[in-house]
Formats: sequence, C-alpha cells, structure tokens
Amino acid sequence: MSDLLHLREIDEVLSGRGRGRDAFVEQSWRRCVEQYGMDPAKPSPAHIVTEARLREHREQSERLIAIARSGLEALFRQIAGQKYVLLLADAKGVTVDYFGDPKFQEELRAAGLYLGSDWSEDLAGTCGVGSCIVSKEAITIHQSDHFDLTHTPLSCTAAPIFDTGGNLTAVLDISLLRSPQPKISQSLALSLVKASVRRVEMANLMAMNRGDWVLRFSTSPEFLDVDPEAAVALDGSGRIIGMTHGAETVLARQAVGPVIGERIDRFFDLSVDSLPDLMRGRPTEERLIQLRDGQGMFGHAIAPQSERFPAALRGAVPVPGGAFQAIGGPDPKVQRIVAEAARLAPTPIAVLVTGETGTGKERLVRAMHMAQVGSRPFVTLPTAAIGEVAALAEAAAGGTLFIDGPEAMNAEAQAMLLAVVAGFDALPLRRRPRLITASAADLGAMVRAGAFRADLFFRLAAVTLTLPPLRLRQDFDWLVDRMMRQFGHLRPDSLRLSPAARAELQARFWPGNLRELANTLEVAIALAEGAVVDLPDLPPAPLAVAEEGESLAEVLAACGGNMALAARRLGVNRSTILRRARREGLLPQ
Ligand SMILES: Nc1ncnc2c1ncn2[C@@H]1O[C@H](COP(=O)(O)OP(=O)(O)OP(=O)(O)O)[C@@H](O)[C@H]1O
Repeated sequence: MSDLLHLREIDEVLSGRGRGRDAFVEQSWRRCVEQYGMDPAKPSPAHIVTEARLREHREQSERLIAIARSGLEALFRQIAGQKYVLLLADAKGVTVDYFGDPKFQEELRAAGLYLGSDWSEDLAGTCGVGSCIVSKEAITIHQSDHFDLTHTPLSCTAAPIFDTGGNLTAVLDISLLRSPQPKISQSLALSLVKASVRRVEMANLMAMNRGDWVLRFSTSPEFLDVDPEAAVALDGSGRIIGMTHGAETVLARQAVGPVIGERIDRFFDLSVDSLPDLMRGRPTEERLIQLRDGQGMFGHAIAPQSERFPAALRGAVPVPGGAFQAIGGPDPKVQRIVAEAARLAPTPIAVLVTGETGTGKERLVRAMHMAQVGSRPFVTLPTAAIGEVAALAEAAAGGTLFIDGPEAMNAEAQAMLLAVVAGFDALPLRRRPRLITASAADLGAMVRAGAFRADLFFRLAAVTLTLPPLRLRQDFDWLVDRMMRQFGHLRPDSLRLSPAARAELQARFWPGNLRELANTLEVAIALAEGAVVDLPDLPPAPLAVAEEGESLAEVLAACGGNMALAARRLGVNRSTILRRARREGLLPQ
C-alpha cells in the first residue's frame, strides 16, 4: 500500500468511514490521533531506551525473564530459520529480552526489533506490543495496520502475559521484517504466541505457589497433565490466591465479581477436601469436574510441595521480593528455600542455613535480615571473636545475631555461646537478638559424634534451610547472566558470553560454588578484549574434582537431561553415565 493511501485510510477511519480493518486496529488509530496527538504524515524512527534505563527495566522484570526464557527458547526453536524474531516486552512496552538471528542484527535493530526498543503505543503508534498492552488481547498488527509509516513493512503478533493476580505484566511478541501480504499468513504465529504465553503463565503460577494447592483444568483430557489450559492456586481453605489468564476467562463466566479471594466452590461443584481425588494417580477420564454453569472440565490437582510450616506462617509473605529475588532463578529447590526463608524472616525462629562453601548462605541470611521491618542491627559473630560474645550480643539487641561457622568452636567457646544465648530468654522480646547461623559442616552429625553440644544445636537450629551446590542448580544460566550484568556494568558495550564459553562453564564441577563462579566470571570479563567473553578468557578450574556420591538423577536434572553434559560435569565418560542411569532405573535396561 502506498504511503498516500495509508494516510487517506487513516483519515477515513477517523471520519467514521472505515474499510473493515480489525476493530482493534481502527480503535488504536483513533487513540493515536485523538489521545496521543500523533500525525500519520510525520513518521518517527524506532525508539531505543538508554543502556541505563534498559538495565532498570530488565532488573524489574528479572524474575519474569527467567521464567519466560525456557518458553521463549522453545518457541524460538519452532520458528528458527523463518526470520521471525521474538521480543519479550515489560508492561511499559520496553523490550527486555530478545531472540533473533544474529545475521539480521543490524536490520532488526534499525527496525526496533531489538533489546531496549520502546513499543508503547503512545510513542510508537499502533503496533503489536503497544496495542496489545492497551487492548489486553492477543493481536496481529500486520503491515499497514501500523499507524506509523516507519513500521508498515513489519508484521507483529503479540499476546499479553498476566501475573497470578490477573495484572498484565509483560507481552510476548513474534515479528517479521518482511511477510506475505495476506494477514491470514500470521494466524499460525498467533496460535504459537498464545500457546507460549499460556505455558509461561503456568510456569509462573507453579513457581509462585509451591507451598499451595494448584488445580489445573482443561476441556479435553489428552493434554491435561502435560499442557493444561488453565490453573488456579488455592490456600488451605480453598480460596483462590493465584490464577492464569485462561482460568480467569473461564471462571469470570461463572459468577460476577473478582476471582481472586473467592472460594473454588463458587465456580466449580468441588470442595477443597476433594482435591486429593484429582491427583495424578487417578486416570484422567475419572477426574471430571463441573463448572457452575454445567460445563464439564478435566481437573488435575497438585499438592503443596512444602507442608512443613503451620498455616499461620504460610502465606505471611505471599511473594518473596526485595533481596530474596537475587538469590535464585528458575530452580524448584532454590525457590522453595527462598519462599521458606521469606516466610521465616519476620518470625523470631532460630534458623540454621547449611550448604557447601560458597553456596550463598551468608547472602540468604542477609536477605532474611533485610526483610525485617525497620532498621535493626546486623551483627556477625565470627568464631574467632568468641571471647567478645557478650558484647556482640548486646550490640545485636533487637536485630540479628549472625553466627558464622560454629563448627570451628571448641568446647569452651560452645559453652560460652550457650550461656549467652540462654541469657536471651531473660531479655524483653523487643531486645532479644534473633539468631541465624550458617554452617558448611553437618552440625547434626557433629552432635551425634559428640563434637558439638546438642543443647546449643537445638537453640541455633529450630529449622534448617539447605542451599544446594551450584552443580545441582537448574538456574545456572540465570546466575551466569546475572553475574555477567553485575560485573559487566562498567563496560561501555553490553557484554555477551560466547556459546562455547557458556558450555564450558556448564560442564565444570564448581567445588567453590557461587564464589568460584563469580571469581571466574570477574576474571574472564577483565581479560576479555571485546564485547564477547570467549573460551580463552576463562581462567582454568583450580580444583576440578569428581564426586562419586552425587545423585545421578539430580545431576541429570540440573543438566536438563543432557547425558554428555552430566558426564563432563562429573568427570566421567558418557558410557559410565549411561550404565549408572540404567542401574539406578533412570533409563530402561
Ligand atoms: N545469588 C547470588 N548471585 C550472585 N552472587 C552470589 C549469589 N549468592 C552468593 N553470591 C556470591 O558468592 C560468594 C559467596 O557467597 P556467600 O558468602 O553468601 O556464601 P557462603 O555459603 O556463606 O560461603 P562460606 O560458607 O564460604 O562462608 C559471594 O561473593 C557472593 O557475593
């Protein structure tokens, strides 16, 4: 369509003589002129935010990016080679994650299909991301649907991602620089984007509600267990505390008013007590549940993964935020520990954090301290300073007394610490220091061996949180990307890690855990000459060891099921892994 015809059509739509474009396109054109004061005759180039603003936007969306990444990668694999690019934009329209073919990088950047491009509708006019944010619907803005002439070569299909409270939190967009003329050519893109968003929302709901019941439901039984259409999270009394957008759409048809906060029996003929009947053990066909309007659905209930805390503590901190966000990415174990730490943070319960050296124990302890209300002292009791224990306890009054490495204390020091800690009982509640202990040793085993006082152990460890070693974490890439940003922030250009370097890091054993990884990346970034940190920039692993006692199932899970990678990480060859996998029943004989 020529530019002139485009301008004429916009004019016609504004004067009420539309030619039958999609209603959401015509509505958006109206907004562009009437609300944002745009002039279609004055095109403007793509808007790219500054590096600093991009960093802010990315930091705010960090958790979402981590959760969305696997969905995005899967989608990109499906469309690879077809010149599509994928953009993840935040709720303000700024692109915070991006997958595209590096061959077209310059062209994509110029067209705004790139990291940092701002696609809010009041800036870019009618466009996939911006108009999706306004309409809250999955849409395709194809070629001359775009308001601004700069963007009319593009075809953009976008779907909104909602958080578990039902608020629009991001947009997934799949775009083409050049596309066939008929808009119908993008209908497959539309279904792909919608399906990916559904999976991202599902993953988010599961990650946010590990300690709660989750009810998944679908109209057909076939994909219920693997790719359900919708899900809600429920508290112990059957109230809905989280949902996917698909669930909101279905449930909003059953009753007027909000969905969140309502009991599940308002929407389904189902009580919370019958959830265990909908667990996986039963055949799917028998897990039929009925909506209040009579429609049948197939249900799949997932029990809370952690029932260790009393109901009063559960739900006290619904979503761990603040300093907790930096502890881990998409790893079920780490997320569970973070959620438990967040719930324990405001209580006076004495917590013991264990884990190998460098697993981030101190960082977790500090996050728990920071989550408390008001400014309170944080005092570390290094084992060497045991002589000053009374003075330190006084300094920690009303705050946190962090006991770092009690396994190094001799009998005399343990007795002294016990006396001081027992003395806390006499203090008024608000002055009583809260005890958090970190240890890389197995204190329980030391108690059994008579090397650590049982009475002191029970004072320090009302509950134990154990951080996994880095080689067993499934959020390895998330950690690497975070540290790259952290150490690379002083570099003028945005740093990247080459695929070869990443593969090498994934294959290492990491006896020094996060500390070793942080050191390795810091050195590599210092040594890298350009914007790419590559294999030769990585310092060698100082202490490569293989550990016989690792659980193969866990190592394989952390390696995404990749046997070759698991073999390298454990320092054995692939056939050994295969043999062990068969022996341990992980593979058929
Ligand atoms: N989630 C994280 N992201 C980035 N860096 C981290 C993270 N957790 C820990 N680190 C870094 O790893 C190093 C070790 O962390 P920390 O001191 O908390 O571990 P630790 O388990 O207490 O170690 P140790 O047992 O040796 O005292 C620190 O330099 C810290 O900055």
